[in-house]
Amino acid sequence: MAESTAQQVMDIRAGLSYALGAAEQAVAAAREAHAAAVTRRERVMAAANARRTKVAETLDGRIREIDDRHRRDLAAFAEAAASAADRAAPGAAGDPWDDWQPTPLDKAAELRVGRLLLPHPEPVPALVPLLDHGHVVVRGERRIGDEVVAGLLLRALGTAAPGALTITGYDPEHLGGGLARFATLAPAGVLTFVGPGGLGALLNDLVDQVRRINETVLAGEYTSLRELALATHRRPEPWRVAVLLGAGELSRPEQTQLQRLLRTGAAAGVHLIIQGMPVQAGPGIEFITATEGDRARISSAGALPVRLDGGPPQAVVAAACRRIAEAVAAGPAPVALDSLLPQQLWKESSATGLTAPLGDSPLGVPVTVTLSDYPPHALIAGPSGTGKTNLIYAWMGALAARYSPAELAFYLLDFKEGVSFARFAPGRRDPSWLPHVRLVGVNVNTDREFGLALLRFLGEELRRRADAAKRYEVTNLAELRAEDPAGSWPRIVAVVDEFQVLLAGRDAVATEAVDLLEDLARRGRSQGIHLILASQDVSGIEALWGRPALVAQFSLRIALPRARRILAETNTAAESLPRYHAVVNADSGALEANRIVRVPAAGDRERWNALQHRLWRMRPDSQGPPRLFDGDARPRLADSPDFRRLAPAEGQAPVVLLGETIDVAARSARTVLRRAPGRNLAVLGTRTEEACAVLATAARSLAAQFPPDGAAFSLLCLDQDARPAAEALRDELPDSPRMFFAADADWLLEDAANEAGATWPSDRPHFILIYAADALPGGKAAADQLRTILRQGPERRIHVLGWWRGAGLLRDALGGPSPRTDAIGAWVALDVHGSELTPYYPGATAPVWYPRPWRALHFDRSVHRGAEVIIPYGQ
Ligand SMILES: Nc1ncnc2c1ncn2[C@@H]1O[C@H](COP(=O)(O)OP(=O)(O)OP(=O)(O)O)[C@@H](O)[C@H]1O
Repeated sequence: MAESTAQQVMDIRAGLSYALGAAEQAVAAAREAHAAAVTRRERVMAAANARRTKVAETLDGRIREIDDRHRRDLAAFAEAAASAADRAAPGAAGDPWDDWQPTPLDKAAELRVGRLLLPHPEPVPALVPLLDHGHVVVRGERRIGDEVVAGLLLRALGTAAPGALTITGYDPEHLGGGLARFATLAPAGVLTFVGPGGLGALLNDLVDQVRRINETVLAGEYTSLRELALATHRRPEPWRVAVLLGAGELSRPEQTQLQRLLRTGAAAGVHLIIQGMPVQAGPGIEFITATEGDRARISSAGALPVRLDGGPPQAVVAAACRRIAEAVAAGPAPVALDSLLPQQLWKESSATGLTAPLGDSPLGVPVTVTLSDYPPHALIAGPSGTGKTNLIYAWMGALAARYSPAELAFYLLDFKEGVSFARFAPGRRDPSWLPHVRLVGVNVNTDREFGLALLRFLGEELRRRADAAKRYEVTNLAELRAEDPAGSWPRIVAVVDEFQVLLAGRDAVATEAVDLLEDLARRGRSQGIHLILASQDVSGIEALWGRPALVAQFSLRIALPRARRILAETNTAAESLPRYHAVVNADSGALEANRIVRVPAAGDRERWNALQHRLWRMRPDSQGPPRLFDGDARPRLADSPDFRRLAPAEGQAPVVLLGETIDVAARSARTVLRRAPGRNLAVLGTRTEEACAVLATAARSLAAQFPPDGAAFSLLCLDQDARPAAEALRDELPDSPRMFFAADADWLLEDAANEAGATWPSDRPHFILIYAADALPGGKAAADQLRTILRQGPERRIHVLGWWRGAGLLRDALGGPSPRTDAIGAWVALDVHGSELTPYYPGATAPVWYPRPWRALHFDRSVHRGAEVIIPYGQ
């Protein structure tokens, strides 16, 4: 038992030991597992932490990136918006008030009212479109709204040319007080106020304006004034801005008209700025909510907050308004000459007439003027400085651009002192000329003969055309051109500025001029010869009044401001014309035929030259420069066509040229020294320079007709003052002619007298030039010898070209108080009065002549009926 118990105890112990061992093992394993689990958990935790940090970092980076991009985008957007705004609102449209002044722009701009509040430092202006776009409605606080309206108005005024924008103010509550700061504009007509009851009438008037502009200005050709201005560079109508400041309830008709204007006004330049009136949103209407601080809004910027600018300072408004009012009072800015030019040059035919615009009507429509069978001729009048010359330039430019030189020829004469037509002829600085111009006469104030010469020339042309018409059995130019298409039949336009000078006085020149004018005016119409007579002086027009038949032909009348007596007696339209405007009347001045035209500036040399150069470059090769007659210039013998034609010719009587005749063709006055009694020449007067010039011309022209030794020249100089000229002539003549002075005068005279009385035939002509023949020394013997030479010489080809310093002194030389004068067949008188010339003139009359510088009277008894005025050739 004991053993078994012990066994049992041992077994139990063994069992317990085993169980303990197993339990310990289990505990160790459990501990291990626990430790592994703890490690794993720690690893997982660390990994989880690391991931979280990474995610957070990535997120931060991303957010930073987005922020940066956002900032960059915003900056770019703000910069772009700011620079777009600068472009959309340049100068006066957007400048800040402290640096603001009017800067008229070429086209309508948007107007700044404040700035957009963007989360970016770049300031972006808040702009609203008005002119050429739509209307502005201001809501919110009245006080702030007033400043907005004032700012808008000033900016709009400052971007338009003075007078190109007018304002009408309707302010029933404050009776115009809201616009009081613009009051300086009122006297100039730029601002008008409408009384409290006047809204209906104002809206009606604006609607009428819109209708009129649509019908007559846009006329179906353009959809808006903006489009018209873009296409034509003209803005014939002002922008009309109506400011309506509070009205309470509008009547039904007022509502209707307001809606019409909101819909259709902008295209016709009628714009509304409305404050304190209910207006529905609609296209082209900008709403401004005027509030303090950052809560203002403009509808085109959506929900973006806007800070409005303060109103313009009073000093800025006052200065700008004064400037604009002054400019408007001074008259509208000139229209450009280009507005008169056609799309294509030289495309018109003048067969039935000449039609060209002269400028724009007040409605902006071109006013055209026609010269044709009716009206055939024009009278232009305007006191000095009113733009008469400018109008002639503009008209000529418009015509010259439409008609080629084959269709139109100009003859221009200016009796004024001045050179207003000289620009059409080649000058020293500018070699171009207007290709249509065939003749330019300037500084002709004392040479009325030149006016006469032009009329004579036109009279000749009239005859030529009438003869051709008869040949072709037609009655007018259009028919003649149809029958003779190869002929050259341009319409001729002769312009005579200050024409009254030509008609002044009761002398032969005036009489002949009036007769010629009458004939040209009557018959020129059907032959395409048109006269334009201009005068600044009432007396000019009055010079014609005595000739009703003549005046009646000038049915086209053009009156510049304050021109009198040019239109019909009761037609006073010219008295109230603004500057640079004219009344054009194609019905002899009848009131109902008035058309007002605003004439472009054509006087500006640069603009004119641009046109002239274009036309000049297009001229046909055959079109030479015009003949320029300049009363102040001395013609040169070398330029004389007659002189250039002279050449040695066998068996022909020599021709003496004396000076330039006053005529269209620049002919030289001439006398033929035939072998016949009396073929001598006397130059009479005391003016040494001119006398020497005439003798030099005579000798040089003679020399040109002989081979070097074909003729003999002798010079006898008895006046010290003439000696340099005489010697210069001698040096120029061929074969070194002999020169005699007082001391050896007897040699020459004795020989020549012997030669004159001889019986043997002379082998060559001998021309004796005597300077101051009245100072002949040698008493009676020498005088007798000279008389013998004068009487008998020409038969033997000895001709005297002598200068006597007075008509009486020549008479003495010829033999006393009433000698025979037939030894002097031709003479040139300088400062000698007409009455002194009676003995050398046919009949008992004296030629009409009053001496003037560098002019002479020439008479050749063998060919002339009357004497002719000539201009000595100078060096
Ligand atoms: N339509 C116009 N637009 C702008 N300037 C003009 C216009 N017409 C005339 N002028 C300017 O006015 C001035 C006088 O013009 P213009 O010489 O044509 O006058 P006028 O009547 O011919 O004077 P006068 O007879 O004394 O020469 C010139 O300086 C000219 O440039």
